[in-house]
Amino acid sequence: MSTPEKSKHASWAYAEEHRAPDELVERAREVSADVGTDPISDGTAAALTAFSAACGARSIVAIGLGAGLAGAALMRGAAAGAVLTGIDADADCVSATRQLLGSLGVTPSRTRLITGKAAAVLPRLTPKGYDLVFIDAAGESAVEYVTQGLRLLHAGGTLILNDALDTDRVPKPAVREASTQAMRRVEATLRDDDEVVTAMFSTGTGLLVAVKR
Ligand SMILES: C[S@@+](CC[C@H](N)C(=O)[O-])C[C@H]1O[C@@H](n2cnc3c(N)ncnc32)[C@H](O)[C@@H]1O
Repeated sequence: MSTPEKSKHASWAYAEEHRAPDELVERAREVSADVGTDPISDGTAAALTAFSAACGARSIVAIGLGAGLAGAALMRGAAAGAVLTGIDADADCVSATRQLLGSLGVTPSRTRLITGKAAAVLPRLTPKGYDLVFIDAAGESAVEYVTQGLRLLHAGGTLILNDALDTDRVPKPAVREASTQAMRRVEATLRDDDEVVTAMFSTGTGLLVAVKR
């Protein structure tokens, strides 16, 4: 008989494979290896498409593009004519994302892809100008990016922080890595903030979702 831990892991793995095989996702994985970034999981991609559709997102910010899988997943669920503002410090990632979005049929007029460090770019974006902010470059900077992300959202907007469980380290009290501590701080801060409604999902390596009241 399987242990509860094994059953739980099997359920997580089953949920990750919920979506049918997808050519775009496969291509994004190959390009991710080429540009040297870790792509989001299949379950995370599916969740992003569903969240984007649920909020009828028309204006989206994605921080940390990699090969563009999250951007593509968000745009798949977004409202017709939605615009994606994407930020990545690496020009190769910006270029890979542009190509992936192009193959999805997202025209250049619907993207604003910026090569630069998030800390420098985020303060220049319009406050309360966006429906959805996705963060996937946080690490130790999680608190700063989440603060900026909430500034960019209008009331009712959705913030999604990827890797919110810091590759399964957040639940282990003995782990005191800077990135793990940062994710714990963000979770506690958002949970205690009356201005947002939050939920933590174990999808992928953890998705922390906060909806601004
Ligand atoms: C884990 S990858 C993102 C994966 C991607 N979201 C996807 O859909 O598969 C992290 C990305 O963040 C970018 N990055 C790291 N530090 C950054 C920073 N300070 N500002 C902007 N981008 C950064 C990296 O270049 C990399 O492309």
